[in-house]
Amino acid sequence: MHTIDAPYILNVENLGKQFQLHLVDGRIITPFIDVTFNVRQGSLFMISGKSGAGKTTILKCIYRTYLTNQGHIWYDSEEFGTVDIASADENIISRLREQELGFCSQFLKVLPRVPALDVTAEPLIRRGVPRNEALEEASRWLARLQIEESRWLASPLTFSGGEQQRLNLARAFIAEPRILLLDEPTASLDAVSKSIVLDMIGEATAKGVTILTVSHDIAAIQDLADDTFWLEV
Ligand SMILES: Nc1ncnc2c1ncn2[C@@H]1O[C@H](COP(=O)(O)OP(=O)(O)OP(=O)(O)O)[C@@H](O)[C@H]1O
Repeated sequence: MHTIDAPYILNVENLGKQFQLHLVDGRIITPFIDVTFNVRQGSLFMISGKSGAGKTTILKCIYRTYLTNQGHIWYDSEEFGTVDIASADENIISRLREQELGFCSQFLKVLPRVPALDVTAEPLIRRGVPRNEALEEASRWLARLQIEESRWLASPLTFSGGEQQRLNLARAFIAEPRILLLDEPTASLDAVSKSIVLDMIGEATAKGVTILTVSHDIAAIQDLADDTFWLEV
């Protein structure tokens, strides 16, 4: 509970999201409406709720993978001051993703034939870190997450589910974003990997990184979490 006096960095206000199923019958699905919560800088903020309640959708709205239908996502950006992610210009969103916002999915999405080491280093290279330095840092994260060195030059598309998840985590943490969105960070991990990831989460928040996470592994995450938001169906 080290963040009790920290300022709010994210204010989600009356957020609502609908999906229209164009390929089915055009029907509208409304996972949630009027979601409001505030997140303190440097905290671990957990979003819980039943399967299908819209937890991942909230993370994707904050990363602006999805546009929202209602409400605001006020973010206190280092570069731009207060920004409403729900309505900000695409250029601002691209810049925030490059410099301040990170998203770690449960699923791997990479180009074929790019080695794991390069995939991991890419967020740093995009930010202008020299390639050699970025690759060195990437090798440190892959080693920490116990990805065998013999696999570093292979495409992560050949990795097992757990290896892919660890690579996603390496790629997310290497960038040290101000806000890190973690979707089920421990879902396919064994006990050793899980404890490494929980340590990484604790270290990042201690350095001031704000982490929002969705997890069904309530026992593991809730002990560390500063706040939990329960999304009702
Ligand atoms: N791109 C999409 N198009 C249509 N419906 C979607 C889309 N993404 C999510 N949904 C629907 O929105 C609802 C919420 O999905 P979401 O993945 O956010 O739930 P969740 O709470 O994270 O679930 P789980 O705990 O099972 O991962 C679900 O009914 C889902 O089918």
